[in-house]
Amino acid sequence: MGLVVGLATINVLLGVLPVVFVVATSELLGRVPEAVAGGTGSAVWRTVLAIFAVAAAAFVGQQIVAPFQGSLGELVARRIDGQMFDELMAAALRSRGIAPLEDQAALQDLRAAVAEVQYGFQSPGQACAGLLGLGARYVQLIGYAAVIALAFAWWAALALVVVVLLFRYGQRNGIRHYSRLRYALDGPERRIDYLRDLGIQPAAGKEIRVFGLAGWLTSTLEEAYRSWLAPLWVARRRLYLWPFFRYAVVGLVLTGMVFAFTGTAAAEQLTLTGFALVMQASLGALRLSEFYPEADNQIAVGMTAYDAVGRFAERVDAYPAEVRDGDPAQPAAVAPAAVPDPVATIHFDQVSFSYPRQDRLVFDQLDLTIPVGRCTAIVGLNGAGKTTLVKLLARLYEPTGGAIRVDGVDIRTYPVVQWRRKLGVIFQDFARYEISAAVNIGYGAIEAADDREGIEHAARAAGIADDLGRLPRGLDTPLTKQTAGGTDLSGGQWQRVALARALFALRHGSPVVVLDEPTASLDVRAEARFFDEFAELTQGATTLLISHRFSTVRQADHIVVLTDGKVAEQGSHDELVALDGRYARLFRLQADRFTGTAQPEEVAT
Ligand SMILES: Nc1ncnc2c1ncn2[C@@H]1O[C@H](COP(=O)(O)OP(=O)(O)OP(=O)(O)O)[C@@H](O)[C@H]1O
Repeated sequence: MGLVVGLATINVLLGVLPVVFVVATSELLGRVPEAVAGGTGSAVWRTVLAIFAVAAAAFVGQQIVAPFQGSLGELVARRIDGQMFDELMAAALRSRGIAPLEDQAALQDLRAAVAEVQYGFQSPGQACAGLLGLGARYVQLIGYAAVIALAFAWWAALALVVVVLLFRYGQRNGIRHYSRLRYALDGPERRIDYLRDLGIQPAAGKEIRVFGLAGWLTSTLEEAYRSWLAPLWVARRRLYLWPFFRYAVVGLVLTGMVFAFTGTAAAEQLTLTGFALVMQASLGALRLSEFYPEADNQIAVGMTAYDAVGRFAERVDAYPAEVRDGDPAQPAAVAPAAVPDPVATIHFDQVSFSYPRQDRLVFDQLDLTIPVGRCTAIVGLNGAGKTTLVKLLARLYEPTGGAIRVDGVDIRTYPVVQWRRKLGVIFQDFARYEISAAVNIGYGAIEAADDREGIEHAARAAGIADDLGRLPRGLDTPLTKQTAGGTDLSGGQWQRVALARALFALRHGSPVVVLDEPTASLDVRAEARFFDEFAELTQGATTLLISHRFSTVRQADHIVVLTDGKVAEQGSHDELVALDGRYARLFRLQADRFTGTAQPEEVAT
């Protein structure tokens, strides 16, 4: 608050001082002939010197104060942007579920807001500093208008203010519309960013070279730029060129009217001081009709970013309360410590689900029982709903119908945070934290992250201990090339680190381990070994393995075939093979692929 008051005071000073300078220099000019006639010792001479001192002080004062406007403005902007960022993070994290972060419209708001707030070019903080900066300009305008009104005519002052404000309206209105258009063109702009990034990414770089895509990339980028810039150019002409012709005409008409009303008589009565005052004040005021570089863009774009943060928070809060907070209607039904470990079953009881704002049901009265203490595999082709099942289990979304029951109790009656502590989930798109390997594993149970022995044990169990041990600082090596001494891992190694994270969670009291496509980056032999080892490591725990490879989950105690959100078949591997249904067919097909004996007609099915 002190900073804002300080900045506001500086802006008022910067508004007043130029007017003082104009008044003082005009007075000075008017008294010079008298002072010259009176000589250096005369009273008029001394008055002139005093006025000169005032003019000099006003001038020097401006030079001294002006830099503070920038630096204090920067401080105010940073403070406000810091708060905005906190608000943004709070909104993003307030959602207990994941829906707002998977909602494209919400993400667009988030992206735009983060870019402005993070880089702080035209951020909400800059907008606030800019708004205070407007104070300096408008105080000046009021000062000049007062001078003209007193020295000449009040309606001349009024006409001048009207003209200046009209041009200012044009400026600000144009910029406001322009910044809204820029925001609306976020899609094309993002496409340009994407295409530009493609050119400098190693993964795409390989394909661009191998497939000879460089020419295509250049022309597509050019085309993308054009389709982004064309509407901007049109808007610029529409917003800036034509309106200003109209404003200029209005300005000329008003000036003509001022002359017509005042006639030459009023002007002839002006003293030298009065003439200097009116001339300087008029020119000073007219200069205020221009674009303000310290305020205009900042206010227009910064306020758009501010609105975007608000809209994102609104979207988060618009999600049904149970998705955000885990059914606050029954929050304390069970004390946190009383959320029991599953004993017999986890039951998807007639669960229906569709993603927010989607009509299609991913699950329509799904009935599925996962036995506790055993390994269950959920297999299904791409899009069958496997990952969605895990999201529902982790309560990142809530079912739109039915309930998930653990030993008969609806999990929505548990506090969501406590329920999640029962799970160690590694998603298909698991996080690769750019920190040390040890912390990457320790995140499985953050409260036990200093259990070094447990971390080492999990790394060994996940088969990654040797690889990590060979890194420059072993488990403490940062897993990012962005940090000095850091390194990156291969896809398969990362997958094992994620697996170690789940095993660490299991060690620290998460009795249900869920792995979504845990072997996607492993080779066939490593995959087979993984499943053998995993079954041994997790004996007695409830494990849920999600895979679209039918050939890899035969060791699981219980296999569920999910098709279009429904359980098509379930049983042990032998039972399902004996059934000779979908599982058996796809198992044979995929297993044969690895041995190279698949028949063309089989592959086609
Ligand atoms: N955030 C989302 N918003 C809208 N629809 C979604 C979302 N995530 C998934 N879907 C849709 O839900 C259906 C099930 O997707 P899901 O990711 O659960 O399938 P999956 O069996 O895990 O597939 P895969 O093997 O490819 O990972 C798909 O039709 C998918 O397009």
